[in-house]
Amino acid sequence: MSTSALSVDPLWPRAGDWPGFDALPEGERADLTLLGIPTWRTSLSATGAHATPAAVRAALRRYSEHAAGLAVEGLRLTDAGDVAEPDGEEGEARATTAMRAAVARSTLTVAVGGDNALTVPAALGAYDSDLGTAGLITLDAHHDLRDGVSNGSPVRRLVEAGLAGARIVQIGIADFANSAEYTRRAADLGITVVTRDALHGRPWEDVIAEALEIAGAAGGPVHVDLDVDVCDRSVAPGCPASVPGGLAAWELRRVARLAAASPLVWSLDIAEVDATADAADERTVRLAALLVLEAAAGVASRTS
Ligand SMILES: N=CN[C@@H](CCC(=O)O)C(=O)O
Repeated sequence: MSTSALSVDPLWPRAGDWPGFDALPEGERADLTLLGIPTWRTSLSATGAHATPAAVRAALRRYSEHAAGLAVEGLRLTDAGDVAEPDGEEGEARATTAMRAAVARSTLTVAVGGDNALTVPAALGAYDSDLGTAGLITLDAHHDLRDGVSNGSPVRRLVEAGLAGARIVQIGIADFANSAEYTRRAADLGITVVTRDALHGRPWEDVIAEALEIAGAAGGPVHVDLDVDVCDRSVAPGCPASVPGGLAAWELRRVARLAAASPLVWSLDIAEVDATADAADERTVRLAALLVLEAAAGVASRTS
């Protein structure tokens, strides 16, 4: 069933189709702004991730904004559209500017990729002049410390831009998906690594609280990179590098809500979903849409 064939029930309003960020009245703020940053050109695996922001917007229509005990329906949610051609130097500069503008007038900005290269402009735009005190939390099977410019290098590029390794936390790093050299690089940079195996049996509340303490230690803004390939391949078949044995969908949803509940977190990105390679039931894109809604629930919980 295509999303255009969804039933209409005035008592069950659907999520998505949010007013444009540009239409925000002067002097007013959004609670959450969605910004598409459809990077794809430097991906190590062939990807159609540039099709994902549109697919996520369509998938949002499958869901409501109702979450038990939280006033998500009362939030001001806006859509800043997509950054055109965000790859390359000029594209990244445009994406950084768009992100900066959204973050300046939103409690939380959610950048929807795109491959993981989007994390560079998304974080830099969010940090703006606070790079020296900023922090980063990644939910990712990979270190993303590779050389060069690709979806495998955003963390190294942010460190080279001035982000302190001591305020980076990488959660969900998977065995057999990284190399000894990049693991060493993470240690040398002072990055806190929480491997996939170390997560077993730990409550997510504790994991995220600890990560926020480290990433937010200097009082600057914390950007959260949700690379959906941290999830199990069965729930994220649309991510080229997801592996069997990854997180459950509910776990990444929990993380999105917990992270967005913290006032330290100004921005979040959703990366690596290739809408053109998803399962027929669109489960990866649907998960990405639910991550946007979980982030909204987190924002709602800041005041509930
Ligand atoms: N964030 C993803 N990083 C992966 C990308 C792999 C791929 O596209 O195949 C990595 O560096 O291995």
